[in-house]
Amino acid sequence: MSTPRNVPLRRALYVGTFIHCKTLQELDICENGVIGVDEHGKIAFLERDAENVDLVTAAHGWGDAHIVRTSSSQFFFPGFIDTHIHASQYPNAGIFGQSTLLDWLNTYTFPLESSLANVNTARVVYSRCISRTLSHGTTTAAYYATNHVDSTNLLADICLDAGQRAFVGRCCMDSLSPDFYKDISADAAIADTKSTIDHIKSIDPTYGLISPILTPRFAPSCTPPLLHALGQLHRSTDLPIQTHISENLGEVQLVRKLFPESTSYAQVYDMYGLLTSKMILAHAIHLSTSERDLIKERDAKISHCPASNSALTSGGAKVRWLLDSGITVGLGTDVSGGYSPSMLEAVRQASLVSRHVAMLDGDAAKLSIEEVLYLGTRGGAKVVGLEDRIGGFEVGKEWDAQLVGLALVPEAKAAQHEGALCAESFKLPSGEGPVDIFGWESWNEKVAKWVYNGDDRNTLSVWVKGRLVHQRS
Ligand SMILES: O=c1[nH]c(=O)c2nc[nH]c2[nH]1
Repeated sequence: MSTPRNVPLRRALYVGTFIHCKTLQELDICENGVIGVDEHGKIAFLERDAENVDLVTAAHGWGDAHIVRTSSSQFFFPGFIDTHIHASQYPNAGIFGQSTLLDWLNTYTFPLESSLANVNTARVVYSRCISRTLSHGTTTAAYYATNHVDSTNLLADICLDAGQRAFVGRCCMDSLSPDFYKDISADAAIADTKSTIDHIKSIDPTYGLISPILTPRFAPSCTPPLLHALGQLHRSTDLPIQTHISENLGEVQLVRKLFPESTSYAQVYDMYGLLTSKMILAHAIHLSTSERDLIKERDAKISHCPASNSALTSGGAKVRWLLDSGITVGLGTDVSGGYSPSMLEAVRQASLVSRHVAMLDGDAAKLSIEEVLYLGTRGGAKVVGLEDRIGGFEVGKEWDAQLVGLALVPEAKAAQHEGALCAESFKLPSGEGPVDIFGWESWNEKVAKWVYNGDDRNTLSVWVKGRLVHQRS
């Protein structure tokens, strides 16, 4: 259930517990809060310790506002920002066998992506992908489509219709790709990319919700003329860019062979004017120190994709090492190298992968719950250049949020007072989600339980720019 786009927004008051990331290390937990969201979907005011909601409503003159309240086991949390997802690969989520990147592309990925030349196929795939990511609390996504203009434009239409904030990229690939799925020339790739930019401009002229994003697939699938032309297009449009970097050792070797004049993979993108503050680099596992420093110097951003990096046995990205250098990092599901469209799963895997990295590099590599949640929200907002608009709950930001509900075990309280309970009362209620709360947990502990055990059953409602875009029935 969601609110259609043509229905004007009403002012709304969100009442109860709000949790968001204050810093990389700290959650801000606000019980008894009230957030007022105006008819443009922006946070107009935020009151802490509001014992009496009526007084708040009266003080702001918001008596007509719609009210949404949390119960004692629920909280509002910022929507997740998926900084790297291939919407076109969604039907393959979970299918990768024993493959690694380069054979995975040929065996699983190119055949599927090429099938989206058919707009009807694309409609089914993209509609389902967007419904599913919204149901997992993804309010913003940086999407790769395919190289087909019509179906890429359709992805933008569907995102706008569903109300999901999105960056939509037509995938550029004029080299080392199969004949059945390849741009015929650099000029054709640029012309088609411009068609998608024009289309998105026509459906969302201010890029208020949907923005085009330049998408060279990765250096091995782009000729120098295409990379050069994309660099020029970036300079003339100032549009963001997304690509892959240093995901797999075979890929790194291939880049060395294809671009012998470059000193590194990162330098290939730099040489063509693509390594800028608007570039999102996915994976970044096998970077040298000088590449890391170059990325930092250019203020390019990194999308860490832990589930995919494990699934395709690509490697363990050294996120602490990246963060310590001052690079901005967000998280990506990387469907379908990543097996799940859930950003909560990406958050969880970022924590677990950091523990594997710590087993090799030392304890400092471990990421805390606060840190992985930061990467999935505020970090992601910075990666996509929207840190002034989304990622946390502050006045002036847009209401991109999810209502998270945990299952409060009713018998836990009763047991303290009444002793033994009959076995009947321990039946699991249906539809409450897998995170059980016994009533003694602090909010930090409840959040940790959600991160390690939660799924989409815990995401009860989702809003983007104030509009309800998903509600669990
Ligand atoms: O994880 C990945 N998914 C892809 O589709 C891709 N293409 C190039 N490199 C890639 N890596």
